[in-house]
Amino acid sequence: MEHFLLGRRATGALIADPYSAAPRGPSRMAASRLPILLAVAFSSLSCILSHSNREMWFQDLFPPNTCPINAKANTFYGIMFDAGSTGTRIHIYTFVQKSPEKLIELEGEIFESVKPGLSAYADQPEKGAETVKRLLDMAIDAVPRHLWKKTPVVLKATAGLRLLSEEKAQALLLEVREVFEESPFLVPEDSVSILDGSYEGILAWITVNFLTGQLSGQNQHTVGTLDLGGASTQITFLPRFEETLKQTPGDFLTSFEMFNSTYKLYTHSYLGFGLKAARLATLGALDMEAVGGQMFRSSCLPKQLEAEWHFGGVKYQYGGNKQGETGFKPCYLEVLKVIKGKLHQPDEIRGSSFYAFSYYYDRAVDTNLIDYEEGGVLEVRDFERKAKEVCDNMERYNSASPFLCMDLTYITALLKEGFGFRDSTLLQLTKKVNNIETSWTLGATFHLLQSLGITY
Ligand SMILES: Nc1ccn([C@@H]2O[C@H](COP(=O)(O)OP(=O)(O)O)[C@@H](O)[C@H]2O)c(=O)n1
Ligand SMILES: [Ca+2]
Repeated sequence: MEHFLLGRRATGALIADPYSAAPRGPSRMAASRLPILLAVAFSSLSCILSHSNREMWFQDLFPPNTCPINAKANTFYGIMFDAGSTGTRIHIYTFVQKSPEKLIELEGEIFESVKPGLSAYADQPEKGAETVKRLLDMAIDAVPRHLWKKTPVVLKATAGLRLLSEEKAQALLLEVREVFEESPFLVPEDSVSILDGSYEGILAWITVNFLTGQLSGQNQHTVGTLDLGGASTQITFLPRFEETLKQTPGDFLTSFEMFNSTYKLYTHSYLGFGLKAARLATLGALDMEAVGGQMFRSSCLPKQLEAEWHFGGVKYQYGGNKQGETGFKPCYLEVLKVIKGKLHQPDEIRGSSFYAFSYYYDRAVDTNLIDYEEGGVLEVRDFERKAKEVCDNMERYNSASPFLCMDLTYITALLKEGFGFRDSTLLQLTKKVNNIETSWTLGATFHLLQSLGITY
């Protein structure tokens, strides 16, 4: 079991000023003033993390003598790249600390993304790094010149790079590091790396539970989080029953202390179980070496379909079951083969509710289960209902992605047969909480800034 300490008592409640909704699309800019107590908690958090006696990936970033206590009016920036399997994103955060007794405020975030992700450039690392450079150029405009040298830039890659060979992944990271070194920004040690799957889950859980105010005060009702990326999926929650702890494999548990409480968190990242990786697994094409002009067919695809799909730098030919069966039933059986018996099923999650984001959110939006801006609450059975509707009427959905049936069926099977949720389990579909993305990137940025002593 992993163990680390995560902070100390923070007072007050979470306050968030509303700001205008970000426009839909790959490029969004959110400018807001958002005083957040969670920042204070994170301030303590990084200090205490650095005192953990376990060697962590961020250990070197958090000198124990940089705990920010006394501050004067100050504006500062942090640049965090999320190199995901389907895209690379830059988050440029602006923070202000007006006076020592005032809370750190998150002033705004500039967000931009490019597709495909870095892993698509596995054989052209320089070209991959160029995509990062183009995004970083935005930061040159966004950050005032006199603050360039004080503004740290960090990139963390997730499942796309985890799936590449060590050699190819390192070549990409090296090229990105060179781009950073040539930039005018502060490049901390270990600024370009692969984020461990467990921390991806933990950081997202921390972000959501801080933002929803669940980690301070007496009545704590923390929420579990479900992240469905392109190549991996994470489940993270705080077990309430001793029995769950006993039944859980040790490497699924991380222990930490916060606000005078000790939490033992259940977290796991399943590599190869992201939505896009699952498509390949369902098609029988996940083993990239096996691809060679082969046509992969599935009952989850429109009968007459024949097309090409590029993922992770590899081209796949895929199509429908021209002669054979199509529809929800055969599709569900196909998808089950990918999932059955592969995931750990903690009993206690069956009755609880979870926050779900990324592809859970996107597919729920695509099928009008929720509104893009508002999100919403669904039951697991809503995904199954939609999967049946789409798979059994594929001709009606021919303007949507040809994978819509497969994706919805996979989500249904992942939730029910994978994690073992009930049909009635509630899912809070959320892209933002208090106008902040439910992503690991903000948490990672707080860690970074405070570890470097950029906040006081
Ligand atoms: N800032 C971000 C980044 C990704 N995502 C979502 O994350 C999913 C793609 O996951 P990903 O490319 O990060 O893949 P992994 O590397 O996490 O497996 C899509 O549903 C994106 O819409 C998001 O909602 N907000
Ligand atoms: Ca992700």
